[in-house]
Amino acid sequence: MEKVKAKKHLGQHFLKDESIAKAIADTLSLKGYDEVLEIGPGMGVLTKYLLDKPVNTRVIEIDTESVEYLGVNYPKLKDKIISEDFLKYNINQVYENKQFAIIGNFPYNISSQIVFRTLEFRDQIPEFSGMFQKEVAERICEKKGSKTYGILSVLAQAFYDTEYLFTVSENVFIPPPKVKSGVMKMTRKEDYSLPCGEKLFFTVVKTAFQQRRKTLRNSLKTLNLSDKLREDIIFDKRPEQLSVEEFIVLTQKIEADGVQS
Ligand SMILES: C[S@@+](CC[C@H](N)C(=O)[O-])C[C@H]1O[C@@H](n2cnc3c(N)ncnc32)[C@H](O)[C@@H]1O
Repeated sequence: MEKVKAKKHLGQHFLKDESIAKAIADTLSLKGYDEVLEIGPGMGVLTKYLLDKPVNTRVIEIDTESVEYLGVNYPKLKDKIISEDFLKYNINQVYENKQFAIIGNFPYNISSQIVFRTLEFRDQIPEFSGMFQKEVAERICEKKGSKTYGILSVLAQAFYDTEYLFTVSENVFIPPPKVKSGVMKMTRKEDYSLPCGEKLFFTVVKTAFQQRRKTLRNSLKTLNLSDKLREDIIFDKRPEQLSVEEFIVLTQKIEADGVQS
């Protein structure tokens, strides 16, 4: 069968360097789960290495041409190809109450949404690793004080330990993307329950970073905080100056002030 033609609107940049595909597959610890879901397998360059591992590998792919290609070229994937949009698919159709890892050379146009969806299903996802646009991979792993530290960093790191692993040149893809790529890994924390209201925590983080140059006293005005609470020195800070733990403390203070969500 002919190779799949790259479709820009699906973020298709096919990896041609086998050693990088293998290195990405090897980022998985294979501990605490025996199921792996690859998002966006394309023509299967990474899938091939996953199929060698002692886990049950499934793939989810939006592009029907790629799905057809995989079906013809990877008999081992029989009945394990989910021909769906990862962002819309209810993964419990396959993984009800099961633990599984996510891996991929992810489509860059929906990278943040992939991370947010993973956070939504975090009770079932102990490990997540793969390739993003370099900036996004860095952002997920960034600590406070950096310009790229933001919503994605705080929310991912509230539940996962994140690690930037290595950078990948644009020349190892067909067609080459305009930017470099980065491989990162997230490992769910042993205790990943939040000691504050989760909905409020998400609201506080998102609202604070929407106006990242302002102090929290100004950016969090819309949460109708009491004047007394607003005198707290934590509100003198800007969001990039707060660690994940400090965002949790901030949420606890807001909760104690009577704001529910
Ligand atoms: C960067 S390419 C990587 C392809 C292949 N894994 C490789 O390394 O060569 C991203 C893949 O994600 C697929 N994709 C894009 N959006 C998707 C979605 N919402 N759900 C599932 N797959 C998607 C694309 O069709 C494409 O195959």
